[in-house]
Amino acid sequence: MYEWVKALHVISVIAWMAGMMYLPRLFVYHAEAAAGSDKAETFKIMERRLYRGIITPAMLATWLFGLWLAFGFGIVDFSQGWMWLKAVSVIALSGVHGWYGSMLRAFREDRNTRPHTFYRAINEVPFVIAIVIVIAVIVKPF
Ligand code: HEM
Repeated sequence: MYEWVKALHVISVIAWMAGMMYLPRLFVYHAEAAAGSDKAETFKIMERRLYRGIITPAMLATWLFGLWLAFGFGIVDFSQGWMWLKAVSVIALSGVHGWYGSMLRAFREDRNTRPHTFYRAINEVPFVIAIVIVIAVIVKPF
């Protein structure tokens, strides 16, 4: 059972991360499109479907299966440092998720004032956090 929950956890992580890496790309192109144009309205639909249909459900599933792994089987040792590095990192990743949600709302209401270069710059943030998490859980450096 533990292996099945872990497999579902990793599958959810893949969906969450895929969406978290794609959404800022949409913001880059959206920021370049004129507000009110057909292009901008299409980006609004794509962003909403990606966020509501994939990213948020995948995040909830990641948390559900992750907490199930952590507390459901009694085999995780909370005295190990990597566990806490992972905990801080997943909270940060969830914070970025919420931050992206606020950007999505700004675009939806035609309030975005940030240039496309800003969205290019933040594009890699979820990937950097994911690298830290994977090294923490696989290498368990401390
Ligand atoms: C959202 C909250 C999360 C919680 C509560 C959580 C919790 C856990 C727990 C308890 C394990 C089992 C550890 C073990 O068997 O040694 C695990 C495994 C794993 N987690 Fe998470 N996790 C979360 C999010 C994430 C994220 C965001 C990623 C990647 C970006 C991730 C990647 C992994 C991987 C790759 C494994 C398998 C490690 C192995 O088999 O050795 N987790 N997670």
